[in-house]
Amino acid sequence: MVPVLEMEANALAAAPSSAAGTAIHVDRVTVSYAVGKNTRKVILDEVELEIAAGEFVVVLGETGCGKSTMLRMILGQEQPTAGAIHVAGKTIDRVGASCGYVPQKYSLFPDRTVLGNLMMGPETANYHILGRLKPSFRAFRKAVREQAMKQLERMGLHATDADKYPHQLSGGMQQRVAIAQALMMKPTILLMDEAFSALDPGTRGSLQQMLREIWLETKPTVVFVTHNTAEALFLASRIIVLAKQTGPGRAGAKVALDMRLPETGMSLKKNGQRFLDLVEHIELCSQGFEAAAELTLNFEGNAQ
Ligand SMILES: Nc1ncnc2c1ncn2[C@@H]1O[C@H](COP(=O)(O)OP(=O)(O)OP(=O)(O)O)[C@@H](O)[C@H]1O
Repeated sequence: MVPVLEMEANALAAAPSSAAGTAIHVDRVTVSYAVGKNTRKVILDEVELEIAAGEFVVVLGETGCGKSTMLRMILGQEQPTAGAIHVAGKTIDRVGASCGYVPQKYSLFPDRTVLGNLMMGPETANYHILGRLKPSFRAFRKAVREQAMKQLERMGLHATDADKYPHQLSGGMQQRVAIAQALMMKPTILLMDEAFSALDPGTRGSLQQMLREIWLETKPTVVFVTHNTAEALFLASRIIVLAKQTGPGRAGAKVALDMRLPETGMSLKKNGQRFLDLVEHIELCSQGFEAAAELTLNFEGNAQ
């Protein structure tokens, strides 16, 4: 793996260290799929990655390099062909409750109101159908309802939105509800797969801002997949670039760049040329694993 790109010393100091505890360990993970009778297509090749609790990791990489596959494995929806995924020290072999998940769209139940969508997770996790006849269910429901209304407010939605159905909401509102739905389960890890990609630039910007505020307030571990380098630089405390190996006889993607960033979030407005240099560097790194190693060394040299 390419060494961590060192930015300004204070930026590195601000990044969460592994002393906080490892939240996710992608432990030499290989994923391959059968193609025809005797061949397999390697997607990820012995990917090794440790994510500390409280980091905001953004995963970038060209289309098809295995970003969503990695997220699905952390969620427990898919198993590696070789290697293992450990979350909070436990090997993941099924979908667990420790991860909240927000996909690009269509994650809400269309036949439930916003409030129904938010309450469903905690209700299902704590009470099966017969258990709901117990007197304690009423008090539980009241508490969950209050919590759901607070989450809605935190996401910038109005109390009157609680009774609306998903089809009555804009795409941006639906994604706010989807984030609130994930947070209702109080996950220690939040996984987001192109969660803002279907939104217009203005809505996307306000959701990015909101997500940063939530992260700074409560510091969950976030793994966020995107194609958008500017979004990554604004959100991430650490950027991981996956890139396909291009050398002869090689296959699958590896971590081509592993870079810590200041927690203040970077933007063109704030960081000017430094931001543009990083965008160019990250985009070049995503084009091929072997070239990325050399590029990163050159970039570090230039950055001194
Ligand atoms: N069940 C499967 N069977 C065969 N191939 C699969 C399967 N799931 C994923 N793939 C392949 O694995 C590769 C990686 O897919 P993945 O969705 O993880 O990529 P990605 O980096 O998230 O791409 P994008 O940015 O376009 O969403 C793709 O070539 C995809 O076709």
